[in-house]
Amino acid sequence: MEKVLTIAGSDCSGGAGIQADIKTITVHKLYAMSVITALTAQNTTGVYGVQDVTPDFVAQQLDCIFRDIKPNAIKIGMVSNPDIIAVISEKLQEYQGVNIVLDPVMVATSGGKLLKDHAVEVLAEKLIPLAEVITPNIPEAEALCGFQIDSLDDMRKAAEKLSSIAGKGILIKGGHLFSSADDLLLYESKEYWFREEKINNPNTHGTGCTLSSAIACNLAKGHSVPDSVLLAKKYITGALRDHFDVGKGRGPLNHCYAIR
Ligand SMILES: Nc1ncnc2c1ncn2[C@@H]1O[C@H](COP(=O)(O)OP(=O)(O)OP(=O)(O)O)[C@@H](O)[C@H]1O
Ligand SMILES: Cc1ncc(COP(=O)(O)O)c(N)n1
Repeated sequence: MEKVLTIAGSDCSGGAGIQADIKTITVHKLYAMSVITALTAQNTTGVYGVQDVTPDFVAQQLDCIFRDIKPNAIKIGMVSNPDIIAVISEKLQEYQGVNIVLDPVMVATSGGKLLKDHAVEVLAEKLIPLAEVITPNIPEAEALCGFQIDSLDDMRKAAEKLSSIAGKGILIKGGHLFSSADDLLLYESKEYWFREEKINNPNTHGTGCTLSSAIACNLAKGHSVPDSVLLAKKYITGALRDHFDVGKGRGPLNHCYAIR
């Protein structure tokens, strides 16, 4: 069985972060491992507290995993601060991590900050170049590119700009901006559009985490990058169509839809 590692923050309410990733990996029938970068106290209504793990302890978790069980793919989510980013970058290079999918998580759906402002540059310098695919949403792509994205053409320009710092693939997710939910992958200088109609569902907590970990699962199974994104897009669209409704705010996805 292929093994997938998620390096991310914990969401105690189970909708995003490590918990969403482990659910996704398990539903893909793969073996899930986790390195926790931060504990968050959050639910569907907001993020009420963040407790970062020390960089040394992040390093210790990575050492334990790589010295024992080598992951076939790695998903990176919330990394919180520059020191944590630096240690993840060092360890992934030391252990030659493969099939890295980086979701540059900055702000939660509910509005809470999950990455320190001054950490964006460090993320761009130390982690983005290591990734097989990065998966920014529109606001994250804007923060990384330094210009506003209002159209499909702007998404294209952003992907091209990011290709100068990214290792390989750039997937810009259109979920935040348009009446449609079109995502653009730029991979090996080729454009791939993944088009879906926007589902009328306010419960999108954890969609980014789920999409990126599903991509990592598909890479671990040996699919190409474009095929991995296509399959992950189908998974997220199915989960959104299920219209699961849990909690008082922006609710999470129902991963069990895929195993009914
Ligand atoms: N209402 C929707 N209908 C269909 N697909 C959607 C909808 N909202 C988001 N998506 C899709 O879900 C995936 C995640 O996109 P989104 O832009 O929401 O990322 P994100 O902001 O990182 O997610 P999160 O809400 O976890 O922060 C993308 O494939 C996007 O197109
Ligand atoms: C620990 C953690 N990681 C990531 C997210 C982003 O997910 P969302 O934007 O759907 O809230 C989150 N809320 N919490």
